[in-house]
Amino acid sequence: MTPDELKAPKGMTKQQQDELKQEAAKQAAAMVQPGSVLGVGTGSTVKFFIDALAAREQSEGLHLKAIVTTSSRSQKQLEGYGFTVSELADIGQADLIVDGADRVDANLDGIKGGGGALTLEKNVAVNCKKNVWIVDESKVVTHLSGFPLPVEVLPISASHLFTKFEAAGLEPAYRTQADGSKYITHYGNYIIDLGVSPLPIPAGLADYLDHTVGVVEHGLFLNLCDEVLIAHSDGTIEDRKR
Ligand SMILES: O=C[C@H](O)[C@H](O)[C@H](O)COP(=O)(O)O
Repeated sequence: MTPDELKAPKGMTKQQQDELKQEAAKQAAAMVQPGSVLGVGTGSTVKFFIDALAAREQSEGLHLKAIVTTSSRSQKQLEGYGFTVSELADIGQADLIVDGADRVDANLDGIKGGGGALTLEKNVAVNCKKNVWIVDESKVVTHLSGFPLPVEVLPISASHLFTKFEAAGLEPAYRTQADGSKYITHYGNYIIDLGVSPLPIPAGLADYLDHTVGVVEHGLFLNLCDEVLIAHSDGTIEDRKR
């Protein structure tokens, strides 16, 4: 499946979902402290966050010490608004990262990487003091389910890994681009999406993937998120903290 097919909203129209994403994004932009080091994630919800951040910058001047981001898409949007984007290697730790998620469960663990940015996202996430996710209510689940788990793999390992995942019952499928060719990540790798749902014991699966040769990174983000802003269709924003 392509990233767009993966992300098609369930139970609401795209416009309804976009309105919710926008509300969560605005609230997250209000959390950014002037003078801080900010991490900015990736995705359609983060796109609204960058718009809201730019509006704050324009109205009050945030004087951010540095901004790092997790994709060239977000970097381009930030630079379009006049922000300077630093490399992760050039900052110590970010004070806060605001990012989207594809699913978030009752423990604030999540699946990320629907847009293919999981590797840099996880690298930035582990180097931030506070991780905040912004989501609409359709992404909130009790147990991680309903969205394939992205696994970024080295091209030389891909076919062996595919067979291995198939044998393990993880229902692998290559991520594709609109023309049907394999999706290539920022780092030149492939993504294999694991369709098994719900995910069997996420911590066990994460451990297995962490120790599988050829796996670059996976989209299970466990014990990383500190706070989730959930936009509900009744107009409320729920703030869930770990
Ligand atoms: O690789 C992409 C990221 O993990 C995104 O943050 C995630 O897919 C959520 O994106 P969106 O806000 O577009 O649903």
